Amino acid sequence: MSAPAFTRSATRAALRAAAQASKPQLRSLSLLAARNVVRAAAPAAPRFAAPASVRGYKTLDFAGTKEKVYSRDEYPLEQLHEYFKNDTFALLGYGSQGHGQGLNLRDNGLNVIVGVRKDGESWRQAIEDGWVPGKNLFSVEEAATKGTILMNLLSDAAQSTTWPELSKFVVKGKTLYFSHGFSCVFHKETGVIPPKDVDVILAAPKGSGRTVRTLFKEGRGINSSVAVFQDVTGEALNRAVNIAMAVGSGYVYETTFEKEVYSDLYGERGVLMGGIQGMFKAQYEVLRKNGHSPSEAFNETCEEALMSLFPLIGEHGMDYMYKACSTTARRGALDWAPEFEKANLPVFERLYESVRNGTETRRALEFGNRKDYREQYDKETDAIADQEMWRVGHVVRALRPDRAGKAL
Ligand SMILES: NC(=O)C1=CN([C@@H]2O[C@H](COP(=O)(O)OP(=O)(O)OC[C@H]3O[C@@H](n4cnc5c(N)ncnc54)[C@H](OP(=O)(O)O)[C@@H]3O)[C@@H](O)[C@H]2O)C=CC1
Ligand SMILES: CC[C@](O)(C(C)=O)C(=O)O
Ligand SMILES: [Mg+2]
Ligand SMILES: [Mg+2]
Repeated sequence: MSAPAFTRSATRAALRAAAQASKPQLRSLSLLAARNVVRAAAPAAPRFAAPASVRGYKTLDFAGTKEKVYSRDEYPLEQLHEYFKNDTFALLGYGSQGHGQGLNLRDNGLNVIVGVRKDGESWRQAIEDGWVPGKNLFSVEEAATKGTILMNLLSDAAQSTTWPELSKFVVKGKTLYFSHGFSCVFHKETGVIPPKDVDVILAAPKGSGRTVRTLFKEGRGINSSVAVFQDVTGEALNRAVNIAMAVGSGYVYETTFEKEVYSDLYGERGVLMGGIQGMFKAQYEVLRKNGHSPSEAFNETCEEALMSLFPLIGEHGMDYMYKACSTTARRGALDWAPEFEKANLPVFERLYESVRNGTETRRALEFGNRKDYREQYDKETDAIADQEMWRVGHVVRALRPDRAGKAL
């Protein structure tokens, strides 16, 4: 069911007014108002269809496909405290997600402990973040013994190598939680096969753990996916949604373990990371070969994209970004977009297949299990930082109005 015509036009009018508001504060206030119209336009959630305990979702129409979306305002903190009053969250691993989810759980006043390798990089980092050895910072094994919700946030490669040991702690009555479908879906490659008598769920923030934390501190929340791999208690989905809220999500979408891991591995190799890096580099190189200065090549490739045009797409959509650019730009970009689509389509097809058939998983496991994987990654990312384009970027960023050359 789509929104009734009068609410659709009210939504459009509100969004137009928001986009046209001159002052930034006014613009964000109007945008909030516009979002409320969108909310009001959403059809009422068919609560009868869900278990009594799984509440707080709206069924929204995504271009003709109806999907459930759970929102944080339906999961107040007092309710989360009540829900988790008998639980101990054992956060196993303290990388980007461990840091973000762990600190959010702690700030939410929930009972959370961290389990990492003693004296490793994560142990040091956890102490820096205020976790105290023997009080709420333990070895992986100790934390897994104490926890009722075992949050496996070790690297995907480590989830596989530690499973023979860790699985001993995954016993009836505990919940096994991941932030990725990786280990369970690719069980042939990872060896991770959970015992049949525990709930196995995921809540996967759709963004970096750093953003999970910064959005939470700003009083907002990240979008996350939830899924159930095994439901022995009948409570698995509800538990996943509640955990997603507790770790700092704003809106939560349902998926499956398989769909989560396929889309995630595909997206990060594609547009989100690998694709954009390759596209920036190719455009920059052609500009440089044709005699453009480094600053011009960088500004016309990265800085304008990141500081001006991409935020417009993010706030209001691709069509809005087009309308905010010149008629000349619009003509050329509209003509060239299908060329880029055609050139990229076979690459994306090949990438999806490489994800689906496990090639990407095997590569991640093989690389992530090398003893020196951190140094190897550092070498490769340092090499990116050392490319002319990103050395130029360092100088350009320092000249942004909010930094005024401070880093030079
Ligand atoms: N990064 C992100 O923002 C996102 C990650 N995810 C998922 O969340 C999970 C965690 O990812 P992320 O937070 O990035 O962490 P990382 O992939 O960076 O893994 C880091 C953690 O794994 C530990 N680790 C690595 N090897 C071993 C080992 N052999 N034995 C014991 N511990 C080991 C590290 O401990 P030590 O310091 O001691 O080496 C560290 O605590 C993954 O499933 C990932 O796919 C999901 C959404 C986004
Ligand atoms: C895009 C990379 C990511 O999938 C993420 C931050 O969502 C990851 O695995 O880190
Ligand atoms: Mg990922
Ligand atoms: Mg991701």
